Amino acid sequence: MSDPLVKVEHLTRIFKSGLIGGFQIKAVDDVSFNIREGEIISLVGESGSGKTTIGRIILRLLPPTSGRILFKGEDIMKFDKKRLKSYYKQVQAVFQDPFASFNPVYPIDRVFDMVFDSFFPETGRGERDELIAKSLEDVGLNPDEVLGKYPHQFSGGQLQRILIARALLVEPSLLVADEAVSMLDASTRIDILNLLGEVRDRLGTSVLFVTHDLALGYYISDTTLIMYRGRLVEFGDTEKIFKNPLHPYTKMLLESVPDLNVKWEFKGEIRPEEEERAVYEIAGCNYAPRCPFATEKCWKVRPKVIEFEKNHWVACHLYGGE
Ligand SMILES: Nc1ncnc2c1ncn2[C@@H]1O[C@H](COP(=O)(O)OP(=O)(O)OP(=O)(O)O)[C@@H](O)[C@H]1O
Repeated sequence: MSDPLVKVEHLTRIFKSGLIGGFQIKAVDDVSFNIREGEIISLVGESGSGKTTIGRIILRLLPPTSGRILFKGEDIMKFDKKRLKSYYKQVQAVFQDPFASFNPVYPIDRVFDMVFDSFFPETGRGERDELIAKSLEDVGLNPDEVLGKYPHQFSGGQLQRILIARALLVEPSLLVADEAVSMLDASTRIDILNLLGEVRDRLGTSVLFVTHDLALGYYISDTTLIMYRGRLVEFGDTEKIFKNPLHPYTKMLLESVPDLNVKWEFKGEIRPEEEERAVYEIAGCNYAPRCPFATEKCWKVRPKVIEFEKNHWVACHLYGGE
């Protein structure tokens, strides 16, 4: 098997918080995984689990506290300015709020020209126009109906397509899509997910799809990573995780996917902030305070990651791994 495109090795990121940085949050805590070429991988977890932090470190928008990220075997933190520029030709991002990525006073065309100015300044107007038109067509948009117009003339879904078209201009090896469909309505969401799938099939682009929505992760990805409070609790083949969830947190997440036949009922789940913070100080499993199966060992000893079956890993004492 060929080497992975990206190797995330023992990644940890600590943020200082509170008065004069008195409290530390391990937003990402010893996380390791690979992204293979052409793979769509979902990073799933509730708010604050560390997903965006991992995406930002991969995009080199944030340094890790420890651990490293290898891209095609090279440590991305060691890239100099020139190498970093070529890295951004290969690694592109699409974020949650498409409106925030455009300057409302300029026509849409500007976001494409900025890509050319940064990466291919020598490309002339004629060739630029041809490439822009092709990449808009690739995402299902008619260039004549897009170019020359202003951001406010488009819907969120159309703007997100335009941003994907922009990312595709450089034919990236990896697209980091951080909550890229969260602000869209349900049918537009599926259109954009299908588009990401097509991009992978056509260009062989790997996609890191960051989401809090388990169902979207299932729909799009080959591999799923489940995060809880900075740690990977379960990961592997998407089908295996959804058909045979192992970790109590994954099971709880799957059970909490809303069912059309069930009405909402308050179950007293809102926890005080002190309790939230205390989670970061547990020596064992972060999930112990919420886990119905937690034993003394779960509070004291951090569970190791074990391969429960082929391509299906879990970090939970219920499955051994001493
Ligand atoms: N710059 C920062 N300074 C201090 N704490 C931070 C910073 N960025 C993130 N955090 C904290 O790190 C933890 C993980 O945040 P992160 O944004 O990575 O989570 P997430 O899973 O992406 O959440 P969401 O889905 O809400 O975006 C959170 O507790 C967050 O408050």
